[in-house]
Amino acid sequence: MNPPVLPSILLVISTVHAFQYTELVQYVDSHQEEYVEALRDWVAIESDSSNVLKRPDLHRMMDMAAQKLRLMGGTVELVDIGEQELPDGQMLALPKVVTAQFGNDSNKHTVCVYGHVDVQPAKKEDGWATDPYNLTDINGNLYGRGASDNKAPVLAWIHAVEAYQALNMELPVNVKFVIEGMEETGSNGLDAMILAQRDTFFSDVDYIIISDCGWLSTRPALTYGTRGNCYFFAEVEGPKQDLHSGVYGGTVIEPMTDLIGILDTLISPSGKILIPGIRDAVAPLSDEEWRMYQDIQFDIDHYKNKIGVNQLMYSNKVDVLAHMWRYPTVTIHGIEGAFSDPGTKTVIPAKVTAKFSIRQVPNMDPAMVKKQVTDYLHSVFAKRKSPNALKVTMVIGAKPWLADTQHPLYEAGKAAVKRVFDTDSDLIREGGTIPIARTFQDVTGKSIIMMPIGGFDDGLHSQNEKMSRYNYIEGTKLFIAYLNEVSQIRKTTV
Ligand SMILES: C[C@H](N)C(=O)N[C@@H](Cc1c[nH]cn1)C(=O)O
Repeated sequence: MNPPVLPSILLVISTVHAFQYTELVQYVDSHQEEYVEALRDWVAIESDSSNVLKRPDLHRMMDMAAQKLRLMGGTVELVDIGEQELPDGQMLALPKVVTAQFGNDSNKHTVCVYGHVDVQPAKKEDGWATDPYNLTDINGNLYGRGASDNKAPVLAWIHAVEAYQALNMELPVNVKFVIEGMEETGSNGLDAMILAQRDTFFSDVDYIIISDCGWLSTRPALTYGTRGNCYFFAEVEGPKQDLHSGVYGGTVIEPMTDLIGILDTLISPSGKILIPGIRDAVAPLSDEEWRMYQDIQFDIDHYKNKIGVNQLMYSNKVDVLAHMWRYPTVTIHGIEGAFSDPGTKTVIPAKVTAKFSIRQVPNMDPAMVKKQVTDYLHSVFAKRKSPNALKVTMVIGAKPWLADTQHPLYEAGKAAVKRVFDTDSDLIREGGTIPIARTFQDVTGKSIIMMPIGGFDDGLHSQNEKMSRYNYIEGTKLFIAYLNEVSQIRKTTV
């Protein structure tokens, strides 16, 4: 009797598949040093999007990302997204957005990988142990500004595609890239670009993948929610110039005193937001969420130790996770115009501008938050009967994002994690913001998955940011495996 045909075909396909994966992994392992060098080149560029003086570096960074994709044979464009208006009214060119496409097979899914190559500010004097723009390998950790947020993850995606190409293996899905240079300042100009290209570049995109966040512990994670962010400037202006505090102190109503006074009314010492109405919109914590948080492996003592504090706002796991991910919070970041250098300058600053932000969660609406904050600050300021002038502006209004974890993208993610790390994945949310996530979802109508490869202790935005070699290299393998898993999602699912 003839052997059954179908099972043997399946056997052949799965054998070839397993063999290909092994080859890809070997390729990645043997190209580690090149990957680290590529990261070194990218980290060396001070692509700080918040510093207008660094704008030429940011333009160079976008060119470099485009060139890398071009050399791989992608269809690459540097999309002009216009200018930004600076507080003094001057106009400054925004960094172009890099789009790229690999593969155009209508029988395959098309994924769009989003990432950013701008960074937060960093100076050695801030307390870095190494030069922030010189990637430094210490015990398998690659230290440098932007290493984890978000240069290594973007490179890992590029290297994943490159590995398939280098081994002459067909990409299992078409891969598109959108790489921007303004994420850290709210993704200016990107919303409009996505809207403008909805029916062109994005028309055949099935799924969007973002790897701009980190794991919660040493366990790999898949992220299904991010907080949004409303970022405010509150400016108090008084005398026409700075004044001697001995000569004028006691006669002048000081802008800084007004500013500190109103800032102190934003949040209580126990973390309660005092702005009327803000907490009303927040979706209540469901029993299901409570159970999910309860099951997540998270060690509070370890967390405290990592950040160097001996007490948190909350002492139980569910409260800590919920306040990290799904409740709003106010953070006061700094005061422009205030004396902050070493020494003892005795001045009354004439104009001071506080920078603070409120992380947004479902179902908060930035437009409503803007009104609530502006009205409230003006009302508390009015009670002071100060002759100084208060101006409140919202400079970023990014919405929160939440995914359906039942979507096959997440099943595919779990399978890829299992394959590469031989463990189950944590399903987590992210307290930070990916300003464009919600726009991608709303404008394209496509599903998004966030697949982080950053470590829980990478120190994003702070001193000594790093990406571990392990996460960078194994992350590249994860992306390779994920492309394969996504290709197996049934074509009808969006
Ligand atoms: C999560 C991501 N890596 C990140 O750090 N995003 C920034 C974006 C942002 C928000 N407001 C201004 N920029 C963040 O969460 O701070």
